Amino acid sequence: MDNSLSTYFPDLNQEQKERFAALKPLYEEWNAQINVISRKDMDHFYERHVLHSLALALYWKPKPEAKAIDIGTGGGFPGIPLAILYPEVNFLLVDSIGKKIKVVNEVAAALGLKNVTAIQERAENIPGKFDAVLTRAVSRLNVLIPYCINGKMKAKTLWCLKGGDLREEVEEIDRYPSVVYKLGQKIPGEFFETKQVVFVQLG
Ligand SMILES: C[S@@+](CC[C@H](N)C(=O)[O-])C[C@H]1O[C@@H](n2cnc3c(N)ncnc32)[C@H](O)[C@@H]1O
Repeated sequence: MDNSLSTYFPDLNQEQKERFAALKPLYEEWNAQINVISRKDMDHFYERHVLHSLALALYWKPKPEAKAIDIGTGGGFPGIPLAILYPEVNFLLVDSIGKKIKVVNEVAAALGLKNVTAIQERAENIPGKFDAVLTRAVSRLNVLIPYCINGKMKAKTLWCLKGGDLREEVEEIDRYPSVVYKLGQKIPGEFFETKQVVFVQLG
């Protein structure tokens, strides 16, 4: 396992360490068949995918048994690393592309992650109540928020990993009076500097 994981998350137990260590070879194996991670990113797998995903956990501290949904999970990010970190939280990982979901299901099964369900579906068609919606690199806030509150889904909070200048995006969501935009600052630390977490309290 990449040493930087232990630096940022020193309390990982043995099972978590083993699962994180197993991730890279699993993705290398699956990526050779179905491309879910760019080949050049594979050289920086732990920094660019695992640690970036876990940046959400610097802020999102779910209760055990909480229900979370990762919209547009692609190959399983941020959902898979967060499901390893929070084994008592239930994760539904959703993507509209079936072959990506196949990789997610295979990786979750190989790791023995009982708290992960992955399905091919569009976010706007998912029913149910969720404590947290999680996303990395999916859509603008004014696209994501209606998925969470206007459709079949009812979610309490939205947590997005985003890059770039967020000011325009945040202005766009002012028209949702029940939305409270909380933060979008850069995350301190060697591996987290290029990503920002946006937290939206819904409803
Ligand atoms: C840029 S990729 C990011 C994948 C992953 N979150 C990551 O960070 O590696 C965006 C993903 O969102 C999915 N997506 C976009 N809109 C979606 C929607 N409305 N419902 C489900 N999946 C969606 C796409 O299929 C794609 O896999």
